[in-house]
This record gives sequence, structure tokens and C-alpha cells, in this order.
Amino acid sequence: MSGKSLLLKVILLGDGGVGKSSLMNRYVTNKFDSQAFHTIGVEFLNRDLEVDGRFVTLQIWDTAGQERFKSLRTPFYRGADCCLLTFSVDDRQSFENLGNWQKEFIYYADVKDPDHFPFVVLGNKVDKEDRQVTTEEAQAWCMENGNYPYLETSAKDDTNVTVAFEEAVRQVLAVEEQLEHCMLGHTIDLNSGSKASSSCC
Ligand SMILES: Nc1nc2c(ncn2[C@@H]2O[C@H](COP(=O)(O)OP(=O)(O)OP(=O)(O)O)[C@@H](O)[C@H]2O)c(=O)[nH]1
Repeated sequence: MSGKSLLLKVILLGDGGVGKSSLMNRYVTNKFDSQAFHTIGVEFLNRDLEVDGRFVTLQIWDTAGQERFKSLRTPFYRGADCCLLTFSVDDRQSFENLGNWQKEFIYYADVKDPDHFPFVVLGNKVDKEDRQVTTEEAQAWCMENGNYPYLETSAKDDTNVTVAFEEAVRQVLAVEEQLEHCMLGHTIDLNSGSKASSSCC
């Protein structure tokens, strides 16, 4: 891949066993392990991609979802450009815990402007038949909690996995573009001597 690449850090958060490591491994190595072990602390893998003409190196951080590993994962939240809040559609509790993961991330990543931070929500394991969370209620949660994009994935079947990581990149690029737009607006307004409009930043 040629051209200057933008390094983006995305982080996968969610309950233990929802499939975070499996999503990362499917995306980066195109492999799936039906006997995957729980993650201890954090792990990361890189993948280069091109989204809408931008070259990006995606650094994907996979965290341990089990509560006992909280102190090992939270120091790695800072500097993340996007957070993928993940639950498993066959595990209602993992869906109900999404709000806790969102709060934990905002606190430990020290997000200054949570309303504009790019979160993406993933409902994983859609290949399973014993579903406990409907698409509609997951979409409703996303609407109510920040109007986040929602994608249903399967690391096992490779459903929407690439789409999910590309969506994370698009969300980050959109925020970046908005910031650039606002800064440009301020510059123009400052040059013309008028008060800068703050409608978008
Ligand atoms: N059927 C199905 N099983 C999956 C899928 N994704 C992951 N699994 C299985 O679910 C189990 C847990 O997957 P992991 O990827 O280790 O889950 P995790 O969220 O990383 O778990 P922690 O490391 O404990 O936080 C493993 O047995 C996986 O094989 C999926 O899309 N479909």
C-alpha cells in the first residue's frame, strides 16, 4: 500500500466471551478459533486498509472483558480514536452491560467531549439461533445513547466483520473532518473580525 498512512487506534470493549478477540482475529488473520481462551489484559494487532481514498493503519486493541482484569485493561483506553462496544446477541446480560462499558471507557480514556466521541456498537454471534436481543432493541439503545452506528456481526461466519472495522474508520474520519471544518470556520471568522460560529464545535 502506498501513500502516507494515518494510524488509528480502535479498542474493543464488552463482557468476557462476547467475541472481541475472535472479531479482531477474523479481521486481521481471517481465522476463527471455536475454543478461544479468555484474554488476560490486552492484546493488539495492526491491519492496513484504505477507506474512501484514505490510507489507514488500524491498530486494534482487544481487551479482557472479565471483571477481574479491569485494572489490567483500563490503562490502555487513553488515546483510542474509536471504541467498539461489543455484546453477544445470545447473551442478554452482555447487552445490558453496554452502558457500563461506555461509562468505563469515557472515564478511563478521559474523553473530554463524550457527545462527539465515535462509538460503534457490535452485536456479535448472529450465526447463533438462541438469540436474546432483537435488532430493534439494539438499534433503539444506540439511538438513545448517542446515535451510534449498529452492526450485527459473526466472527465465526465472517458476517459484517470488515464492514464493522471500516465503519469505525469512517466514524473517526467524520469527526476529524468536522473538527477541521470548525477550525477553518474559526480562522475565516477571526480574519473577518466577526465572532466565530460555534454551531459544530
Ligand atoms: N457462534 C459463534 N461463536 C463465537 C463468535 N465469536 C466468538 N465466538 C466464540 O465465543 C467464545 C468467546 O470468544 P472470544 O473471542 O474469546 O471472546 P472475548 O470477548 O474476547 O472474551 P474475553 O477475552 O474473555 O473478553 C469462543 O469460544 C469463540 O469461539 C461468533 O461470531 N459466533
